[in-house]
Amino acid sequence: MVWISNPVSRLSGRILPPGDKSCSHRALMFAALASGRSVISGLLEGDDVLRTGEACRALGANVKQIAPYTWEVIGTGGYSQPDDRIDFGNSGTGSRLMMGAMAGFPIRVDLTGDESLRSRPMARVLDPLKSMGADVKGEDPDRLPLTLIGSSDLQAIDYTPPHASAQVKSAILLAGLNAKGTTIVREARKTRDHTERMLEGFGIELTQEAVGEGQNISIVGGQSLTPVDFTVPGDPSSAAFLFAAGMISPDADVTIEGIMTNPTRAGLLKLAYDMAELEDLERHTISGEEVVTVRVTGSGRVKRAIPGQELTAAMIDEFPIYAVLAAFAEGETRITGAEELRVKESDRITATVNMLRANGVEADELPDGFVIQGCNGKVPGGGVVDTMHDHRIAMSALIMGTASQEPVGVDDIAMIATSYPEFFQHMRTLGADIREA
Ligand SMILES: O=C(O)C1=C[C@@H](OP(=O)(O)O)[C@@H](O)[C@H](O)C1
Ligand SMILES: C=C(OP(=O)(O)O)C(=O)O
Repeated sequence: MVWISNPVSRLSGRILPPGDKSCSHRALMFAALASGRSVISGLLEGDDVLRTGEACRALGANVKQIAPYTWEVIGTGGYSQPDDRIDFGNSGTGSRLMMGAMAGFPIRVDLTGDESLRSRPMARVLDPLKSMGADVKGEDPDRLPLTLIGSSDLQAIDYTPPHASAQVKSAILLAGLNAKGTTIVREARKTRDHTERMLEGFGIELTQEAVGEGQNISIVGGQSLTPVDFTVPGDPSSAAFLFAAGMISPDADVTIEGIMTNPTRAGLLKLAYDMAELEDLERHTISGEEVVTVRVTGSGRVKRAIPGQELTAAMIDEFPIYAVLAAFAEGETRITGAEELRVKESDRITATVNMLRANGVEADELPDGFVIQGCNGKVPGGGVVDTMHDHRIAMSALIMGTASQEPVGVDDIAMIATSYPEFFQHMRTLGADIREA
């Protein structure tokens, strides 16, 4: 079913983006590991997170919604044998982190996901878990479906992940919680640090030592989590679609409230201040994270700004919408060092380049990035984008259509509900014209 985003002359309004997806997953998982009652407010109620909630329920926790966006979790202090196979849907974060968390319990769990998740690499998490003492059975040791066999006799590990991946780091730290000895993860470049921050919030002691642009994290096994009440800060990855829409609009007055500014996440927001008219209105703290309210005004002129390698991890999920901004800017944008984009919900290098090409923008793939020729405000549009069932490609294309010369279509919108179920409502509030063709 094709959906079309028609160009509009003005976008205005004030939006509170949904709760952060990474924090929402972790809040449920950690609360389920604690003994007792946690209340999570501002939870993202996207499909990815709801599946993590179902997985926690299957593993023995009592998980229920007690008000809109507010969930109660009664954890049992560990995970117990589920009756059925656990299906993580589209979610890399849910599946990979839960594998790590499950590995330290004597349970045997069949795991699967949707077609996209079944095509994503899992050995990056399973190999270190196996060397800690977990076992894995399956046709392909690098792909779901598979069976994870946990152990109450896990051994700590000292591990340097070969990829910049918060999911790998987190899975090992969560396994380390139930391993004998001190688990150390050495990151060459620091990735999003929600696991570290939130584990501390749940009463876990860990140490973080900065090493160059990276860090070493150590966690002593055998610690227990304490239940907490946690409010999820606003998702900078969802907010990026809103501020990008304001940045390319010919007449914008868009305010986005409560965007988490955690430096391991705010790569695109940091660049955006150099690319367009963004003004900070207010800052406060939610659950230990600073959040900012940002107002975007202007007439759609986007200046080119190229992220250094130090920002790659901090905007890894924002490259598709960043590519849209680069298409509206002037001159060439060349991105390298972002090979992880190839193993997301789609191959986001191919999907992003195809999205732009289908709409008259000159773009080329690189093995680890892309090159885009900016259109100086005049993106032709007029194409239908193959979203490759990727939520972030679908939202990026629809945002592009709000300010291109001709409408932009997408072949599918269903996946948007995995991370941002309120996207259409929020875009309509701002004045976008997105409809079924
Ligand atoms: O830990 C997390 O919450 C996430 C880590 C990132 O994945 P990688 O660890 O594969 O880079 C990111 O792309 C994903 O959306 C969420
Ligand atoms: C990569 C993403 O998520 P995940 O890895 O959790 O599927 C994303 O939301 O862009």
